[in-house]
Amino acid sequence: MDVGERIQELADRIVVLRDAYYRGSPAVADAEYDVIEDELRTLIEANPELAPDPNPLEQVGAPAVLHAPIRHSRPMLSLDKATRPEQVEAFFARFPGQAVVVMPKLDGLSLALVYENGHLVRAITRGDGTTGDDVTPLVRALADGVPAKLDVPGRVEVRGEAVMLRSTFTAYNAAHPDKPLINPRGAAAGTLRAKDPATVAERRLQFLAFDLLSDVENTDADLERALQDLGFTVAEMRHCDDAAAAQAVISTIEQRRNDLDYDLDGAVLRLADRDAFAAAGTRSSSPRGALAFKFAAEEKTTILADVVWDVGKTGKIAPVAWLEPVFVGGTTVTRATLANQEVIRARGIKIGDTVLVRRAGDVIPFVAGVLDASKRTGAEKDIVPPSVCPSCGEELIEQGNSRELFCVNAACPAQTVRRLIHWASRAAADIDAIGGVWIERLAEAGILENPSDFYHLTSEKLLEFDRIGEISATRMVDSIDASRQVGLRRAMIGLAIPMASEGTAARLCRAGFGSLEDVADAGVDGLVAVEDIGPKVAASLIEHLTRLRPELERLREAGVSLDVREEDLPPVVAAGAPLAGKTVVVTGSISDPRSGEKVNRPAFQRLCERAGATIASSVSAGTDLLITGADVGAAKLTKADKLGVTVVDQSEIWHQLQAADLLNG
Ligand SMILES: NC(=O)c1ccc[n+]([C@@H]2O[C@H](COP(=O)([O-])OP(=O)(O)OC[C@H]3O[C@@H](n4cnc5c(N)ncnc54)[C@H](O)[C@@H]3O)[C@@H](O)[C@H]2O)c1
Ligand SMILES: [Zn+2]
Repeated sequence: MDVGERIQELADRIVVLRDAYYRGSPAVADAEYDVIEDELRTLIEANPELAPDPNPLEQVGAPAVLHAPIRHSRPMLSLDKATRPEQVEAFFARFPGQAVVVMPKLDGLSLALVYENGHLVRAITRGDGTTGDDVTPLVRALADGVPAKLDVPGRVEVRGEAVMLRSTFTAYNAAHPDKPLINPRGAAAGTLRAKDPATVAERRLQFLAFDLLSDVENTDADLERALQDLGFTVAEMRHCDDAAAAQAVISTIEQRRNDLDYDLDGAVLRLADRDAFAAAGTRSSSPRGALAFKFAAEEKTTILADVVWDVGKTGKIAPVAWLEPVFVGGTTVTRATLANQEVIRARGIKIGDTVLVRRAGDVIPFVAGVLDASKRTGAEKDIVPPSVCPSCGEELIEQGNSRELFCVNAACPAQTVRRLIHWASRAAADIDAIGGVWIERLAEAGILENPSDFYHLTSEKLLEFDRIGEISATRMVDSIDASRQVGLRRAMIGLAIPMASEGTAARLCRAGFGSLEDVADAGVDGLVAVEDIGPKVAASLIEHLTRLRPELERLREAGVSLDVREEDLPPVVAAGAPLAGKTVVVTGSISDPRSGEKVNRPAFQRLCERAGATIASSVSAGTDLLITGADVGAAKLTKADKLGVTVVDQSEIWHQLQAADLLNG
């Protein structure tokens, strides 16, 4: 095929894909779509005379139909894309001496908010860039971060991104397993297509501002300050003087990508000064004064090769997707969760389908849905849930709205192995010298059944196994021995009691329980008295600890400690504690001034607790101090400022900790 033909083919494909995408049913993952755009861009750059007419790259992708079209005061454009550091350098070179802000590229949909004499009069989607849809009632009803009134006369237009927070997305899907949302961006777009806000009331959106068009008198020339002064929430903007600084901020944003409550697909560089940005002008479909740096994709498509039903430690039988290997979210993924049979039904997934796999952050990869069901060949197979346990053959029972399947056979071999592996895991007894494969073999050989059996393993017994030598046998026994100090909190985690989380175990320790037996004896009433422990969790604890009573005795006899450990107790507040009675929030990155080394946040919070502080996770009216480390987000500072919360730099606190002698030991 000659280049001209290829160009036309790519251009046609883009038109088709965009159309499907903006109708709300994308045919490929964004990453795959971007590859097609990139190929077309490269070909046109090398052969400008062959540019198609019209050239889709010079048009803003648009939904097929607008329901209530409104013309934008100025076009809402797309962004020029970069993936390499040289492109960032070239951007700075184009604007010598200009300050640039770097901010997250939020993955939602952009909105223009128009205020007249302080009142919100219109909220409009981007549409084809020239004309968008009027979504004012939906935005009024559903979006947080959109002030109903501004304290400014005249016409003000603020643009930004409406996103569905990851927490909202997860909560919605947990509550609606029968009609799950595929990803937060699609969910936000779908929400703003609803006919009636009442039908999508649980799908709240968050608006984060990134642009201010109007020439309001007395507004700050700096974009971020101007938006904040008006009362908008702004996704962190960082000022950078050169390409190296910008590249560093881009890396930080990418690293912290998983800690944020919203999806982002890159970073945006933009001239910080509003007049300079306006003066830089625009190309056919993007402003010259901004550049989008794209990150690796968190969603890709692949083939669902098979579904295997896996028996978990509590007997839950969960569907696991076996996938053709696909590189997504920074790793190669071959397995993903399909949650339960209701999710499979709701997403209409079949074996052999091309599915969208999502891996954002530390969450287990999951199959978000089927792409392009029209491509089915008829060879796809239905996913049939088992009726008996794949391990022990016992009849399964169904539970809850999402119809989760359980094997309730206490002697089920697969469950036994899972429970043993869980007992040995890092968060529990941490028997790191015996891996899952060996635990399975030892269980098959009949010498491991309950956690207490680990403590009767000897080197002699281990040496009977072909592939275990002197050295590894000794390591295994030493590792088991060290785990005898497991203590109340980690033993409780290791016993995998349904509904009791790691947090439950920590709270019981802090509430004064001295041992696992104390917890078992407390009764439901004694447990619900502990903060954040509800009746269901309490009942599950009592039921399972009663059942496990003989096992607790066997662990004790084997010399395993089930008593609370000092590190799990509430900190002893030192006399003359500098932070006594203060509620503090810690933000930013913390490092020990003595060594310059980074200190993780929990460790620093613990130091503050020993100095008498109560730790809170977010700034509120009840906060006394906001302790700031490096790289602090502007949003927290603004909030603290508004609420009159005192802000102190970490250096001051380190100083006080040192003076109170809290830094040694
Ligand atoms: N899967 C498919 O078939 C398919 C088809 C078409 C488009 N797409 C995807 O749609 C996306 C849309 O491309 P596009 O060209 O419309 O948008 P873009 O990637 O050029 O980015 C422009 C948009 O970024 C958003 N944005 C977020 N944070 C911003 C910030 N801080 N400053 C400025 N803008 C910010 C705004 O909504 C703006 O409209 C791409 O990611 C593409 O992969 C996918
Ligand atoms: Zn079973």
